[in-house]
Amino acid sequence: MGDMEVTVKEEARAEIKIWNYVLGYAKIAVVKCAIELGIADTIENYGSPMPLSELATALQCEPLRLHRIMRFMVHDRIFKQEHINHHTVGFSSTPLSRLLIKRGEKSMAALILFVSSPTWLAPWHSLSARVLETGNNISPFEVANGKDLWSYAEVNPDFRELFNNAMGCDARLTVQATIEGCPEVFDGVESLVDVGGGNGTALSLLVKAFPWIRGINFDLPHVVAVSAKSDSIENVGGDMFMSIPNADAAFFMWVLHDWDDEECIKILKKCREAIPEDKGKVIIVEAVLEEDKECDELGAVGLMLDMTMMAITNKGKERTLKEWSYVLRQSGFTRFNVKPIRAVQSVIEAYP
Ligand SMILES: C[S@@+](CC[C@H](N)C(=O)[O-])C[C@H]1O[C@@H](n2cnc3c(N)ncnc32)[C@H](O)[C@@H]1O
Repeated sequence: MGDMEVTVKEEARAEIKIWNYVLGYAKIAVVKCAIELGIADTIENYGSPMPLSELATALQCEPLRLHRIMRFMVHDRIFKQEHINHHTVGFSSTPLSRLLIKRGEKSMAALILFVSSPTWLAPWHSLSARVLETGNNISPFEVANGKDLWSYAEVNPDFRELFNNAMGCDARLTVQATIEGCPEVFDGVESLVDVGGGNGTALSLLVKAFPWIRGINFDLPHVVAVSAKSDSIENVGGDMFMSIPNADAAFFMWVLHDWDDEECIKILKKCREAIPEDKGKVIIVEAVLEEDKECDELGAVGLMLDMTMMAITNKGKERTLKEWSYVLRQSGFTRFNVKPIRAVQSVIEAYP
């Protein structure tokens, strides 16, 4: 292929790519619309390819507008379109559409409703200001919403519910993957403190799968005040920078990425004080970024997560294996192993 031909192809690709940036917001808007209308739920419950007319009647939608939404989603392979007879086509579920069912076993709906909320989207407008400034003083989330994420959630119950539901929906899938992918991590663990455990979803699944574990759900006082109560789990309110309740092992899921290295080291040193010297350990469920290189689609998801940390938190970031190793060693954890369990998440098991 001549140089000229390569340039023409690259330019054509660039033009398509730029239009994807110009209109990329449409994808999340359509998926949000589909969740709010309950499209995936209705098509799944129908049980066979569902004609547009029946879908429109069931959802009480204007058929021509619904048709345009469905055309978009069929094109994006969220639903399949199949012939029912010579004249009629119907829509069927796919593994992707099942992730949008509101109460589905593998639902990601709450997470999508959360990240598409105006409060979560607003900070992205000041990402460039964030890159220009040198300090770590105020996050784009705070610039846009007047408070940092945790303080905002404390005084805005609707946002807090959206946030907790989103975390809970991800926790169900990630914990299931952890239980299936590396159950041996919980062998011999008699007590487990979930640090930043939120509404307790993760811990309740862990104690159900490993009934010998006594669980402590530890989070900020206003969070545990509304966490689920159960016989095998004690809810404890506090600040992980001050002290962490004693247990055989400390569990962190999507917590340490909210903080910079110095803060993570402070938290992990508090963990060292909370766990036994001999058999204690920490179990961290987080993304492990690929080292600097051209990454695939999965690696790109990790980088999007890293951008999210920059837009939302004060100092948070995603880490490569080298960066995790630094944070762990500085906190007194000298041995560790890593196991990927699900799309972007890995389990890091670390010992003093
Ligand atoms: C991203 S959420 C993760 C929740 C849960 N681990 C999950 O994955 O579903 C981070 C959690 O850290 C908690 N948190 C923030 N600052 C904290 C602190 N100083 N002490 C204890 N928990 C804190 C938040 O309230 C929140 O529940």
